[in-house]
Parts: sequence; C-alpha cells; structure tokens
Amino acid sequence: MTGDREQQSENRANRNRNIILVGMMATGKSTVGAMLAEELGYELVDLDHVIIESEGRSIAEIFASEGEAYFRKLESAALLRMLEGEGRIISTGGGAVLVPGNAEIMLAHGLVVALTATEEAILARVSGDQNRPLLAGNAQERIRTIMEQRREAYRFAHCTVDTSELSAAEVSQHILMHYRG
Ligand SMILES: Nc1ncnc2c1ncn2[C@@H]1O[C@H](COP(=O)(O)OP(=O)(O)O)[C@@H](O)[C@H]1O
Ligand SMILES: O=C(O)C1=C[C@@H](OP(=O)(O)O)[C@@H](O)[C@H](O)C1
Ligand SMILES: [Mg+2]
Repeated sequence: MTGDREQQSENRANRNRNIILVGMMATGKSTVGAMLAEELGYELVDLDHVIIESEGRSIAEIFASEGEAYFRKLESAALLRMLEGEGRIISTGGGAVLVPGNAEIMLAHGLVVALTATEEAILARVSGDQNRPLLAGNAQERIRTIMEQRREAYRFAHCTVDTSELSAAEVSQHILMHYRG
C-alpha cells in the first residue's frame, strides 16, 4: 500500500467512528442527533447537555456569570473527552467550531456534517426561546450577524445539509445515507 492509500483508508476508518454535527443555532443539531442515535443505536452526546450536567446550571446562567470565553473552554474540553470514544453521535453547540483546533480534531474523529438553514427558518425555530443567550435582544439582527461572522467557520465539514425545507426526520435520513455510503 502506498502512503497515500494508507492515509485514505485511515481517513475512511476515522469517518466511521462517530458522527459529529456542527452548524448555526437552531439548524437542528440536537434534534437530528437524537434521531441518528436512535436509528444507529449509537450513544447520543449533546455537548450543551454535558456542560449543563457537569456545571449544574443552564447555558444562559454560565454565560451570564462566567462569560462566553469560559463556556468555550468547557465546550472544548467536553468535545475532546467525548471524541475519545466511538459509536457516538455528537451534537455540538453552534460556536464549538470557533475555537482554534476543534475543527481538525472533529475531522480526525468522525464524519462531520454541517447543518444549515435560512435566516427565516432559524428565526421561526427560535422564536420565544430564552435558552440561547447569544440571540438575546433583536433575535433577527443577532442571527444575521452571527451567520455572517461564522459562514466560513462551518465550511470545513465533510458534507453540508440545508435543513430549511426538510423535516428533522428527513435530515436524519440524508445523513444516514451519507454515513452508510
Ligand atoms: N428540520 C427541522 N424543521 C423544523 N423544525 C426543526 C427542524 N430541526 C429542528 N427543529 C426545531 O428547531 C428548534 C431548534 O432545534 P435544535 O435541535 O435545538 O437545534 P440546534 O441544536 O442546532 O440549536 C427545536 O424546536 C426543533 O424542534
Ligand atoms: O452558537 C453558539 O455560540 C451557541 C449555540 C448553542 O447551542 P445550539 O447550537 O445547539 O443552539 C449553545 O451552545 C450556546 O448558546 C452558544
Ligand atoms: Mg443544540
């Protein structure tokens, strides 16, 4: 086997280990992650839930008392810990890709799927939701600004699914087709 072929087969093996969902808030990472875990019999890991459990307080409380930088440290540490295992669906929070090094770590440990949605779809999904501190205030403005800031940050994924016009179950089926090859 040439070095290139060895590398390719290692990359393929790594992709089969876990499925990692990234993307903007309310693109459906948590919802679809739960469906994928159920379908594949994999362990569901939602990084936000891991953090809420270990800290014993909500994401909004952590942001309010400790700030975003502290939250990002917890998130990156949880990501690293969770990627030590296999057979997991890892639903990340939308900002997990912002910390340098996290994208490369994800690519090396599973199939990375980016979920996207239009600004309108995201706004409809978060309306009345108080649990996303970064969207406090004018949610539409915040969504537009954050989407612009992060557009490039989600491009590293192995594949992307636009969820705007799909049900969560349909998104899950798309990902499964891709994963099973
Ligand atoms: N494809 C979809 N179509 C319509 N609503 C969706 C879809 N996926 C998720 N939702 C809804 O949008 C909201 C945010 O979904 P969630 O899974 O928490 O997103 P994320 O984890 O990416 O922030 C939830 O109310 C969820 O039921
Ligand atoms: O995009 C972000 O920076 C965040 C996304 C949230 O998770 P979801 O993407 O699951 O909403 C949560 O981690 C936190 O509020 C910050
Ligand atoms: Mg989520």
